[in-house]
Amino acid sequence: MLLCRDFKFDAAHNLIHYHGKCERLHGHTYHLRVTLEGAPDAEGMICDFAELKKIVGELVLSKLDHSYINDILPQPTAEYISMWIFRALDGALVRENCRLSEVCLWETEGSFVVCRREDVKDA
Ligand SMILES: Nc1nc2c(c(=O)[nH]1)N=C([C@H](O)[C@H](O)COP(=O)(O)OP(=O)(O)OP(=O)(O)O)CN2
Ligand SMILES: [Zn+2]
Repeated sequence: MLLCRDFKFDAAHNLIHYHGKCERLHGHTYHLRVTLEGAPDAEGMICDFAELKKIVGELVLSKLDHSYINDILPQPTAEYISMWIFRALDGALVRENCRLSEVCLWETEGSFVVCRREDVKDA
């Protein structure tokens, strides 16, 4: 079974080696979906939604929200940002009954990436 929770954060970035408007400094309201895979525990939960919110807040949103993402990632494409988020969350979401499955990141309303374990070599 899959369990998902959605989040939003605002951040600025500019793409390097990119010949188009996105080489200039600009911002997005990113939409993030964190998905866990597992089975309900004795209390009937894959993971408490409140606990997931706390972990994502501490490990991801506190660093990315209202940031200049190039300070963290030199080439902050949606692909690289989603890989960074997967790595940041993976260790904190290991449970007997579940683990991180995927990170989806929308940069604009219709443009998004999906990062899975196989996309992140050292996860
Ligand atoms: N594969 C990727 N392509 C692009 C990325 C990315 O992260 N991965 N990022 C950008 C830009 O940062 C930004 O997302 C702008 O993209 P664009 O599609 O041009 O934005 P809009 O949808 O707002 O375009 P309009 O045509 O102005 O509506 C670019 N590509
Ligand atoms: Zn952009």
